[in-house]
Amino acid sequence: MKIFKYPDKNLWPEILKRPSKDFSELESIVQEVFEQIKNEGDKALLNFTKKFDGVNLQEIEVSKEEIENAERLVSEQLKAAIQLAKNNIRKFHSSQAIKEEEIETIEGVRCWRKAVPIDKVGLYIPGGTAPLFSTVLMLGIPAKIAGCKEIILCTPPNVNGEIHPAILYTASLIGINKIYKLGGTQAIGAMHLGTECVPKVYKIFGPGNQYVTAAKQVANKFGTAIDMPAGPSEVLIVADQTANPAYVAADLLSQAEHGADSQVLLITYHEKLIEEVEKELSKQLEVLPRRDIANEALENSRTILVKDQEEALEIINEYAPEHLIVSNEDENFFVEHVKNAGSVFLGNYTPESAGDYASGTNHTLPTNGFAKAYSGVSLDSFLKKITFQRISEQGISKLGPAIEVMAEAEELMAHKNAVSIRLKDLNF
Ligand SMILES: NC(=O)c1ccc[n+]([C@@H]2O[C@H](COP(=O)([O-])OP(=O)(O)OC[C@H]3O[C@@H](n4cnc5c(N)ncnc54)[C@H](O)[C@@H]3O)[C@@H](O)[C@H]2O)c1
Ligand SMILES: N[C@H](CO)Cc1c[nH]c[nH+]1
Ligand SMILES: [Zn+2]
Repeated sequence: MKIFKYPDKNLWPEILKRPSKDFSELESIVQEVFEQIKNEGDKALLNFTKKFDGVNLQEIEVSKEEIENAERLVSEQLKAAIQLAKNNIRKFHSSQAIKEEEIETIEGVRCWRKAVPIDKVGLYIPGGTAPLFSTVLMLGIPAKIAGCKEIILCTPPNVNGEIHPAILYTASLIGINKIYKLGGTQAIGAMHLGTECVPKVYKIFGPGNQYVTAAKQVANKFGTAIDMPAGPSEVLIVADQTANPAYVAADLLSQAEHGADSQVLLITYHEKLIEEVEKELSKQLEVLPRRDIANEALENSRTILVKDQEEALEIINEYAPEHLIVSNEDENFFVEHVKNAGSVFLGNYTPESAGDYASGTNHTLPTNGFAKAYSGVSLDSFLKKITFQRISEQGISKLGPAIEVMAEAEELMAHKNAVSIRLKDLNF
């Protein structure tokens, strides 16, 4: 990790740059893929799967037999862990169902909102370099709680044209059976446009690499809703003398191993920690199976020595990390003042992996600075809120004159008349 000691504030933008590809380059690749899917449907999906995933698929949709077989291929130990995670994620997301009150804004004018599930949703489960079956829980559980009617799932096949059994098992466990062997841009294009085999959806969810994320952004530009840009994983750790260097290094590596384009940051005002963490990183890296990926990610990563926690906070809010870990004596300072972060992990015994798998919070989170404006996936992501209102005779007599004045001022006389006609009938 590159080390910066007390960098001048005008250097922050350069230091805090993400290692992402140029969006316009990605966008033109995506548009080409989408164009072919629009013209050739499933045929294009098969061609792109051959090109990008190196496999000649016979069928795009996963068969019933494949789903049934998967159950036998997952160990009882893993099934029990998935069940525990499922319970916690369900508990946390169910608690997000809040019924809003009906409000009387003025006498006779009643307004309320009703949450309605999005009928057709598409879930993307990453599988390029690791089979992220935990993402099935993170997206499928809130979709089910919300009551979405049609839930489809896309995930890339391996070179033998298979999907990892844990992905199939988890999907089936939560009642998702429409599964397609599609990854990357072609998966997002299929759910955005619809083909002979893959139904078009109203909203696309899920994390993925830069191709997946750019494809979701392009789909969004052309009319399909998305959860948020949830690209290459990142973590920022703010740590002082109370942090354990071995834990800090382990947490940094946990996100670095996701992909070469991941980025991890350590911010500290305790200079001694830097060397201790560096030592731990080298030690722990040695035994990691994905050390080459993690090593590359560490090249894009930074350690920044700052003067105090106020300066650390400024960097955090500027960077807007996907994950923020606080290993700091005065934890409350960050709890109170953090404005931009996807998900926050407090204390020495709260590894970020807990949120990735099993504590209950959602791991589909905004990256690349999008935490400045977006939240992570929650139950709300799968719902729309419709507003309702009912106005009584008394209500329109009270509200009507103000509407008439405003409509006239906007020079919209038909608007005014829709009120006047009623007020006249009421002899008002
Ligand atoms: N932000 C979040 O909430 C979150 C959560 C989990 C994972 N992630 C991220 O998801 C990503 C998973 O990435 P992955 O690659 O392992 O799996 P992936 O499923 O996202 O992507 C694999 C697909 O990428 C496509 N692809 C690969 N190289 C390509 C190229 N040169 N041109 C066009 N398409 C190409 C292929 O079609 C392949 O199927 C990681 O970056 C990880 O950090 C983010
Ligand atoms: N850390 C990822 C989100 O950036 C989620 C994940 C899934 N499995 C392991 N990790
Ligand atoms: Zn992770």
